[in-house]
Amino acid sequence: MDRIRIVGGNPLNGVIPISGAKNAALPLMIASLLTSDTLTLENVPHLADVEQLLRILGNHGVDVSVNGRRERQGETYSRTIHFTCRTIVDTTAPYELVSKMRASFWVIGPLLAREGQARVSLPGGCAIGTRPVDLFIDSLQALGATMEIDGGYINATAPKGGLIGAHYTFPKVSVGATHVLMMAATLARGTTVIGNAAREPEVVDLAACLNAMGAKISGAGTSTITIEGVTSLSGARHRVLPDRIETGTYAMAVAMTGGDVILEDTDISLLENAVEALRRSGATVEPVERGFRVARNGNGIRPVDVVTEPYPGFPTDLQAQFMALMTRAQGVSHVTETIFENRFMHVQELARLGAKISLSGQTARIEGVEKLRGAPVMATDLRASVSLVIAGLAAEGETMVSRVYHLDRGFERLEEKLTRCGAVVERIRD
Ligand SMILES: CC(=O)N[C@H]1[C@@H](OP(=O)(O)OP(=O)(O)OC[C@H]2O[C@@H](n3ccc(=O)[nH]c3=O)[C@H](O)[C@@H]2O)O[C@H](CO)[C@@H](O)[C@@H]1O
Ligand SMILES: C=C(OP(=O)(O)O)C(=O)O
Repeated sequence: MDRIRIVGGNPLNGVIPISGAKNAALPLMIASLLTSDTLTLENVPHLADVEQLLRILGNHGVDVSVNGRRERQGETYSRTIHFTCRTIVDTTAPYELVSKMRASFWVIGPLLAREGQARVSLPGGCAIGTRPVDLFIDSLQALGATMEIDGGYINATAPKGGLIGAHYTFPKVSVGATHVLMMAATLARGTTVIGNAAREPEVVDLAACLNAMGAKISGAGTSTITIEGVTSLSGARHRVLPDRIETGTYAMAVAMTGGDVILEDTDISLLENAVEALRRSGATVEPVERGFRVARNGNGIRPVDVVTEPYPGFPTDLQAQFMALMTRAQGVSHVTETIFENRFMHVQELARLGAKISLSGQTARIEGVEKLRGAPVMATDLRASVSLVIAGLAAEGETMVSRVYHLDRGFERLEEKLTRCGAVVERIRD
């Protein structure tokens, strides 16, 4: 298993190109199941999760062709991929595939809408929480589907003649369930109105792509989404939006180490809440052409309290990274996690580097320390692992991060991007 070795202490200076968003690319790829025409996605990041989803889609009959010419994007390479699903050859998503990546459960929406049936393995929990699927079950039932649990699988069946549009209000905001209901409703008979919908930029991106495919969706980005069902969808070409979590992660790394970096091919408006928290911590964040600049001079890091919330609130996917930043603040800060019940696995690893963090329920109290010291640490999940990288970049001496496969799920060419800005980071292939 690969490890990442970091020797901390260098400020970051230069340009970091931001990749396409993992969390937009995954539902967009799944949308290819809704049409027999070709869906072309540009700016698809090269990540373990994307590769895994390509295998899963292949199992359902999606023919994938990756452009031989890779699209150069600054120093990174994102790909243009064509997806064609002439016919769905298998409506079962087996445990072996779904258990490797939660978002693969989302195929349930398109399979049900296009084929009238799906048998999809329940995904199970993960390191950050239990991650139930009750909202998917309830909302698809609202469109007339029969949903039965059998042997660890959900057997979903649409009524004769297909899904039927309905009004459904989520009792709790869910990004994944909003994606799935929106996809399923595109091919339902009549109009669907989704209340308390997730407002994340990735939902807006999916709606834009579905509309380019001929869907009739309005209101994405607000909490009420209206979908007028159509009889079929066609192919389209769509560019995956920039990864706001990758953007915020590098912005926090710069705020942590000091230095001056341009984050390129991204958009500050995708993460206003996190940018506000960074500014309050003392970092300079300003828009520039094609992205934004983050800088911090010799002045220290100010403590800032944050509470994670659905978009447009502070993202849970940046919670661990922000906590890493706060470990060196000049004072006490609090980070409260309201989305996932167990998203504090990084706390004990940050403590190994000398951080002073205590937990009380869903709130972490972080007492900033003057220095962190390098140590061996273990990645526990995707965002927790990158928080250890951020801390390692500012720690004295060597930090060795093991279980790097978590990092590879969501950060394209991390070592390369950081090294080009002056960091000492290398991958050790074991
Ligand atoms: C691949 C992807 O895009 N993943 C993101 C997506 O995950 P994902 O879509 O899985 O997260 P959700 O928005 O669904 O989860 C929000 C909350 O709703 C709960 N819930 C969800 C579904 C359900 O049926 N019942 C239920 O109770 C979850 O346990 C959680 O407490 O949004 C999360 C919240 O922004 C992000 O952290 C993940 O990075
Ligand atoms: C939690 C994440 O992903 P997933 O929903 O696939 O676990 C994430 O991207 O931070």
